[in-house]
Amino acid sequence: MEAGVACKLNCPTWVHSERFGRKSTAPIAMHRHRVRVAASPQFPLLSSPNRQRWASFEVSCSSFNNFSASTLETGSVHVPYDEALMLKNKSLEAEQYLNGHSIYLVGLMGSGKTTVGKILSHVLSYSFYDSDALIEQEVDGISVAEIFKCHGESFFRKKETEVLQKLSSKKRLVVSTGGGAVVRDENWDYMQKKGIIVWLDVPLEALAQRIAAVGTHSRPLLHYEHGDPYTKALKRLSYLLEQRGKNYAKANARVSLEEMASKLGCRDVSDLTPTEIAIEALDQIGGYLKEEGGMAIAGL
Ligand SMILES: Nc1ncnc2c1ncn2[C@@H]1O[C@H](COP(=O)(O)OP(=O)(O)OP(=O)(O)O)[C@@H](O)[C@H]1O
Ligand SMILES: O=C(O)C1=C[C@@H](O)[C@@H](O)[C@H](O)C1
Repeated sequence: MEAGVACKLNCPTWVHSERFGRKSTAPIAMHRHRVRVAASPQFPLLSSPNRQRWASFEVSCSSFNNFSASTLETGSVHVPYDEALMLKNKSLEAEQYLNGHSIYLVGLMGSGKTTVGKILSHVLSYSFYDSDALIEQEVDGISVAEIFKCHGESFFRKKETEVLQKLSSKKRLVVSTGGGAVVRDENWDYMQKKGIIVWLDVPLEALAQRIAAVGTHSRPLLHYEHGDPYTKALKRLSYLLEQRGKNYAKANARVSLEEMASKLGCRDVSDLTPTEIAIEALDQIGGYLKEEGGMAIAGL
């Protein structure tokens, strides 16, 4: 099932669903002054110049059902109106060069693959898949943490590869991959078959903060560490980045939150909204396809 496309003006919350944890108004004031947009039929502007305007849309996470997609989870995303307009304009540009190719988001746990992926799938009218959720579905609905505990990591990795293989025959998907999907060469072959791979590169401290905010319970690789959730996450993520950094760097496009923050004049990467990150992802994908990747992708 395609990600929901209904887009309407709505209440001033910013991202809301069971899995989209953050609610904040801090970054928004800054963006109100930064973003310049044109009106579009999808996001008609309200007339009052003093009120912050919002757009909201429904997003769904798909599951396999005899190889056709069905909905696993739905949620709604609320974004500042200006950002929504900019995102829409960027996606219209992106559609010309994407030509239906899927987008695979890679990055360490907590890097925002699911949050940003759902926004991208909505705006491109692509289907959204979360590979961890698909694995859970295939293993009797038990959680990733339970799969690690009962069957071990290598069983999980095998399932991960099977899921990516299934997805690889499809176009027009946004896939949030597991943090370790980049380690196996065969996974790259599947992701690259009809897709573009985008690395969400988020500083370790920001990742540890995000993970500490929701707890380490659902992330089995963090269970090896001791200490408070922030320390556990920071330690294990530093180790994982050392191990996997070169794999992430093989992605076709990279979205660096540090570079974005410096370009946009933000003091902290936590000021960057998921919508801004989605816009940057579309920009980076465009850059890749227009320059060196265009020829390779045309041959897919
Ligand atoms: N730009 C952002 N700023 C602040 N918090 C964010 C941002 N993007 C995502 N988050 C929060 O970080 C947490 C992790 O996000 P998300 O689940 O999207 O990451 P992920 O890469 O899919 O993680 P995993 O690989 O572990 O499933 C969530 O609580 C989410 O709300
Ligand atoms: O970084 C990793 O290896 C993992 C990340 C999660 O998305 C899950 O895929 C699992 O917890 C392993």
